[in-house]
Amino acid sequence: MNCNVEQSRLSGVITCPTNKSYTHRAIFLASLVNGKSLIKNVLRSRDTNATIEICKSLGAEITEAGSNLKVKGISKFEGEELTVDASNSGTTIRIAAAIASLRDSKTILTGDESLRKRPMKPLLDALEALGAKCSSNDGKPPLEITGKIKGGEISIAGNVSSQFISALFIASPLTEQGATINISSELVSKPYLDATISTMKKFGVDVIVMEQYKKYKIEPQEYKHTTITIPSDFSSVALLLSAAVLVGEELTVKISIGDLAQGDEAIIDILGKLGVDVSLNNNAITVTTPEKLLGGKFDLSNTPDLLPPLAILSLKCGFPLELYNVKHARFKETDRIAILVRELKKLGLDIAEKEDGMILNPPTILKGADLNSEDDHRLFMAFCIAGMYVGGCTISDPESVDVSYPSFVDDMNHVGAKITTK
Ligand SMILES: O=C(O)C1=C[C@@H](OP(=O)(O)O)[C@@H](O)[C@H](O)C1
Ligand SMILES: C=C(OP(=O)(O)O)C(=O)O
Repeated sequence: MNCNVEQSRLSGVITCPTNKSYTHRAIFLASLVNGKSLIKNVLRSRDTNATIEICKSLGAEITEAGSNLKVKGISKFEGEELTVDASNSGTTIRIAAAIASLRDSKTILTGDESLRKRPMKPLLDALEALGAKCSSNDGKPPLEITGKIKGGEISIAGNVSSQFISALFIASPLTEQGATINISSELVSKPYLDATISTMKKFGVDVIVMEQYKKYKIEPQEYKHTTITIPSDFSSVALLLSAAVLVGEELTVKISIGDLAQGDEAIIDILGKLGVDVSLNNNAITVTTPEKLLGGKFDLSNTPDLLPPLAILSLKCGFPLELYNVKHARFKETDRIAILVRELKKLGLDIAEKEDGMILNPPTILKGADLNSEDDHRLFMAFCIAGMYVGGCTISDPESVDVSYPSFVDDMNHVGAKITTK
């Protein structure tokens, strides 16, 4: 499917959906508790539904109560050979693979076409070093994993995805010996590992930091039942604020924040550096935007999901915008660097692609175009917002938004967007 996007001006209030990363973590961790937990303000989306279904297959009992989930954890990690489907979700397959290695029978983990292209090898090697048997399609899903991991000391590279390390952390307390994990190269997406540690803490498990982002120790421990509330998702906030900057008139983004930190909160600081005045009052964010944004150089190593919303802001920049240190964006649902460069050029932008990012020069003439989002939710949303600024665009694959923000098109149209699906 495609949709048409015409020039639009947005005004009104949008409530941002809740956080995908914390929803995944809370469901997985609650599934590892010998007891009942309550997760409030859960994000329901294609990715988080995949996590729910996998946890149920592994033996957790999960029931819905409005926007909350009640989870009774897995009572035994035994049973028959199992096949599970992580759909489009990297977070799901990586954490589920580590949990599968706690079972003494085989688990086959697969996913959609995009997920079957995503790297898994560093995680599989680490699980083997801890005692599992793993096979894969040349380091990619489908995966076959047979446990049980016993624990021990291992090393894993940190430069492809932090999710491998989050996955190992989550499984480690339930091993016989616990684990000492050495991160052997520069860690990307660091705040997501911190998110894993803080969610584990909420479920009563301690991670010992021996050297931050380099060496951690996790003793054998039990997860404890709890109640946890999921905050708004700052990756989605970033997209909504990029819409506010490009096409907002009086647009307010409503959020809820708790005590669970998110790397993508950096969007507020970055917008400030671009010349946008951002205010937060009573959980409502509004922006005041200059005629032309300032441009600048931004290191996105810790915040790869900010790449699409920031790249489209170059449409309104008076100076070059350089986004760097984000090579790991090439290993997401798509190669986001290559596709952003290829598609945004169609709008008239002059962009230099770099191995680890891109330099977007200020536009001279912009024109509408047919943009292919390659079924990547964050690219679809970013291209839609760009389309509202430029006008006369079609964007492919609107159904991709189910992955993280199912009501995106409806929410946008509700505040004045001219997005029609055909
Ligand atoms: O652990 C998580 O919840 C995530 C970690 C990040 O991935 P990488 O660590 O692969 O960069 C991020 O891009 C992804 O959207 C969610
Ligand atoms: C990369 C993403 O998620 P995942 O790795 O879980 O597929 C994302 O949501 O942008």
